[in-house]
Amino acid sequence: MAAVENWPPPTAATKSSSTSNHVDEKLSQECQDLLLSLPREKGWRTSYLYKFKGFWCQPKQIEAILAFQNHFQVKDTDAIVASIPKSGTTWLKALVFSISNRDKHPILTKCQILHSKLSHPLLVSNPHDLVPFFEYKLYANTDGDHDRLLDLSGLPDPRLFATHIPFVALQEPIKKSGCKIVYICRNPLDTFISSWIYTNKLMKERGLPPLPLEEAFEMYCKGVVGFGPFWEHMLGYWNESRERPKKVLFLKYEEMREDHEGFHLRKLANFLGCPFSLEEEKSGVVEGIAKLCSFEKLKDLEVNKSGSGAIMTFENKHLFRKGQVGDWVNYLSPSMVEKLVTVMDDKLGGSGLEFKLSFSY
Ligand SMILES: Nc1ncnc2c1ncn2[C@@H]1O[C@H](COP(=O)(O)OS(=O)(=O)O)[C@@H](OP(=O)(O)O)[C@H]1O
Repeated sequence: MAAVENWPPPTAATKSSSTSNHVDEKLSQECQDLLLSLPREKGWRTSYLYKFKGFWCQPKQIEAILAFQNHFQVKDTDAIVASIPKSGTTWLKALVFSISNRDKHPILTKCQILHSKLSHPLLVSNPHDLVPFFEYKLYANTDGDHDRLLDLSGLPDPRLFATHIPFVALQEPIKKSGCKIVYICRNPLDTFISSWIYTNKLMKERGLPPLPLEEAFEMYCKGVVGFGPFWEHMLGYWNESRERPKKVLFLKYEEMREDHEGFHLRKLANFLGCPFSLEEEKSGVVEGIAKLCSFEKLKDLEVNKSGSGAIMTFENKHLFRKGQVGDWVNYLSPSMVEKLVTVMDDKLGGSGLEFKLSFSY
């Protein structure tokens, strides 16, 4: 097993940034055999998405998920950030990291900011490097070779991980353990637009033609999107959060964007078992964390402007676009909105999971 500081292990995919993502990359025999048995549809960025354990997934991630499900040893003290892509994962990772590690990495409060020489990992690392994904980082690129697996047992507690895997498809030991899961959900219209724009930035980075909006939209409404259908993804974590609120904390991007009082940060800290003390409250730690993890702060950091590799080999800057609620209004036609709202009503109706959408054309 490789030591954790050496991840991701060097492979063809990590050594060369010229690997085309449209052409499916080298896969282990086990994964190739499995793919032959799975339903498939044209992918957004890869040739195909495969329906694996009930969700749509790229081949490379299926290979990584197989390794993750076979080898990951969960601990009760672990915390996992979960989401469907483009829902605010990067932001939630930054918040979870800074809240959970504030004893090791103190937060600069307003009065310290001018004078202190204290630094913070978030100022020099992308949140995805601090809270790694199982399927994109920790178990990626092993090509089915067990010697390339990382030994995660030596990581200090609480170990922080992330995944886009739907709740139903997580392995039983994770579901049964005391580990905590924080899920972030975003309204599907903004999530769709964010995904489509991100996909096309990656296509451009690879010199590939863009995916037309209409084509992506039809796929999204059919549920064919990475880790989708989106409604099943949301409902899996939503239902679990209602049945076991100590296991899954369900957050909404829009509500967090509107929260200027730090209500969600306190909720998150309580859930993670490290509530803010009175002293921390008084000295402005909650505001310090909100500021450190804000869109404006993270987007402007050098690591996030010119760095790469936080997600696969892509440029980090693509992870920070507008960070707005309601940007979909600039892209979707009235008939598209009507169609997607109908899908949402149909699939989410009666679940208690709702999104406030205010719009006028
Ligand atoms: N700190 C912070 N605060 C608020 N919003 C933020 C933040 N960081 C990233 N973003 C916005 O989140 C969108 C990217 O979603 P994800 O982070 O889930 O992407 S990923 O799945 O991890 O690739 C993407 O949304 P859009 O701007 O609408 O495309 C990012 O701009």
